[in-house]
Amino acid sequence: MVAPHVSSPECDPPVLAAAKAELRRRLMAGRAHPAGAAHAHETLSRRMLGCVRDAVPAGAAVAAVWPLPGEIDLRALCARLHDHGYQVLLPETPPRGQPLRFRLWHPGARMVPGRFRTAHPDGPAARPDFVFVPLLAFDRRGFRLGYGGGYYDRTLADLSPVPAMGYGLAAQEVPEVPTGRHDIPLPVVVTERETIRCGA
Ligand SMILES: Nc1nc2c(c(=O)[nH]1)N(C=O)[C@@H](CNc1ccc(C(=O)N[C@@H](CCC(=O)O)C(=O)O)cc1)CN2
Ligand SMILES: Nc1ncnc2c1ncn2[C@@H]1O[C@H](COP(=O)(O)OP(=O)(O)OP(=O)(O)O)[C@@H](O)[C@H]1O
Repeated sequence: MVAPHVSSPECDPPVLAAAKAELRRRLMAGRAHPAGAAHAHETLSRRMLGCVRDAVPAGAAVAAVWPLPGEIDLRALCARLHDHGYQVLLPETPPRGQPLRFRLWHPGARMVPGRFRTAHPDGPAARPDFVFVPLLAFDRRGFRLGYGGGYYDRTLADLSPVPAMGYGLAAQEVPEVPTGRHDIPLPVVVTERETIRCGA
């Protein structure tokens, strides 16, 4: 049996885990959508469509997410991607410690409730050619903070070298996301204001 104060090399050390948890709390508490949010979301969604069209041809499989409460809602983007001939994939959330699985979505697809209040389509599993990565916070180096499942780090490590792009509102930028050995920086983060080539 492992003593409770000994963290496994799989996990972030306690000080780092606490710093991430604190930032997570702060960002979730401050997530009320200010005036102009609808316009910012629409602008972001259009920019995201442009990013996909620049990166992969129609027919490619693009992974998005189905919104959790308080998050940016990508449902209109999913419909637009479908209309432009892309295959739209959404993640199914497996037990902690496993990478996400992606399933094919189409407008009107039946959504099945999953872990942590997520929902996924009941379509066939598929491998994405391009992945949009949700985040609570990001920095200019491309590091992100999510809900703490470690799902995207594991998924991107698994799918590497798939093109991946973080997306969020400019207000979600922080000077420095606390990071550990498993955190993989994103090459690009798109906001309603700019497309940030990280580390560039
Ligand atoms: N829309 C969306 N879907 C997604 C993600 C995401 O960030 N956004 N994920 C990104 O990895 C995966 C799900 N990851 C998650 C990991 C942990 C928790 C979680 O611990 N939730 C807590 C409470 C969080 C809160 O306070 O709201 C819980 O449900 O108890 C939720 C989602 C896959 N699907
Ligand atoms: N590839 C990996 N292999 C092993 N452990 C990992 C891996 N990626 C992340 N972890 C561990 O998972 C835990 C959660 O990671 P982290 O806090 O970075 O999640 P997150 O990026 O906020 O969540 P998510 O990706 O689900 O939105 C940490 O203890 C981290 O060290």
